[in-house]
Amino acid sequence: MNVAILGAGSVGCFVGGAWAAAGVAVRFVGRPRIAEEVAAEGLTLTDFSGWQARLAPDAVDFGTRPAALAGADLIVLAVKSHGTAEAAKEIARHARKGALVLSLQNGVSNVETLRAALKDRFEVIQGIVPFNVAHLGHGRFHKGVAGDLIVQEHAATRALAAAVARAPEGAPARLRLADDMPAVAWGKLLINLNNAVNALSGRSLLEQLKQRDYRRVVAASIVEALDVLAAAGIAPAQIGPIPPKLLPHAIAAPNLVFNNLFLKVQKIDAKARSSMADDIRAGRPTEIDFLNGEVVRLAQRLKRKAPVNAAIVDLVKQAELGIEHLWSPEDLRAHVLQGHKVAPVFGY
Ligand SMILES: NC(=O)C1=CN([C@@H]2O[C@H](COP(=O)(O)OP(=O)(O)OC[C@H]3O[C@@H](n4cnc5c(N)ncnc54)[C@H](OP(=O)(O)O)[C@@H]3O)[C@@H](O)[C@H]2O)C=CC1
Ligand SMILES: CC(C)(CO)C(=O)C(=O)O
Repeated sequence: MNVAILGAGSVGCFVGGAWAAAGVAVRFVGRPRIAEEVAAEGLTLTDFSGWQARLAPDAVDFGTRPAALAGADLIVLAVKSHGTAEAAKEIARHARKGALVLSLQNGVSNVETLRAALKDRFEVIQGIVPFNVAHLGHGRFHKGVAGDLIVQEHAATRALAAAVARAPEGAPARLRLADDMPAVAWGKLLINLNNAVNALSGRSLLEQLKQRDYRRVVAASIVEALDVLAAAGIAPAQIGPIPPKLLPHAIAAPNLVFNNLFLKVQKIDAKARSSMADDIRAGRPTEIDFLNGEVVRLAQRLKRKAPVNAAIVDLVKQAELGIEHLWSPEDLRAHVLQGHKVAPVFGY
């Protein structure tokens, strides 16, 4: 199987690199700045456990033109959500009719955008990346959080999963197959409600998660999302060790419990930050409209309100403009939670 990664950045280089190290034929399509880095240094992939794989520059097939999609059987989309429509046009123009498109993006609406744009010419399936990847420069991509990819069950993903599982070099980008991807994607979106708080904190994931006031804000945004999802008849799947309904309570638990139980079970290393924190730091637009913004839009469609998520969307939009973008735990809790219906459960 020939795999093309369209949007070879943090996720694309790590996942595609680990698959290539496992013997899968992978072609990367990305921007010139990453192409130059990889041409000079190759790819070095590492993870929290000390695992490491190295691909020399001449072992990495990295192009910058979408015409490189032509030979692919499977196109893995790893651009940020605001790049999906443009990427879909490139797939439509250059890919072989019948190629399978797998979105590994966060959010729930990218597959809909792709399906609408690619109609019956391409089959589009979804996957999620439950771990963080940090781009450390010099062609190095680091997985800082434990977890396996979860992707739609399909003959092609079954074959890819088997190929990756056979080679220990691919272990950190192993695939688990699922047949309820919309529910899985909503389950992942609940976890991604932490992205914004992480970005607004300016801290690593580990340092942010150790602070209960930050977690209270995340917990309140999840409670609100769960309410809206229940009203819409959507049952999010469990991602990780905690069922969705218990997630807010686990997250808002006292530091003694959270820091000694959850943070010991879930491997998160000091390098991990949310992808939204990367965007804010790099001065790029974030995916806030596709995460907390998705909850706000669903609430509006149901003639309900989602004030906690709406407040977080506003803060991230301000941060995108460079306005007061770092919040202490206490200030964020006070600003977002004071006076809201869900707040008493979480300390206001
Ligand atoms: N990073 C992480 O830890 C995680 C990320 N995710 C999700 O994965 C997706 C990708 O995130 P991430 O890897 O962090 O993003 P990155 O920005 O690191 O990588 C995407 C890359 O694709 C490039 N790109 C955009 N459009 C095109 C195009 N049409 N052709 C070629 N290259 C293109 C971007 O360039 P440019 O910036 O110039 O547009 C960028 O270099 C997102 O939906 C994110 O939410 C999920 C879990 C973890
Ligand atoms: C893995 C996780 C949840 C880490 O925050 C993520 O999806 C992201 O950074 O976008």
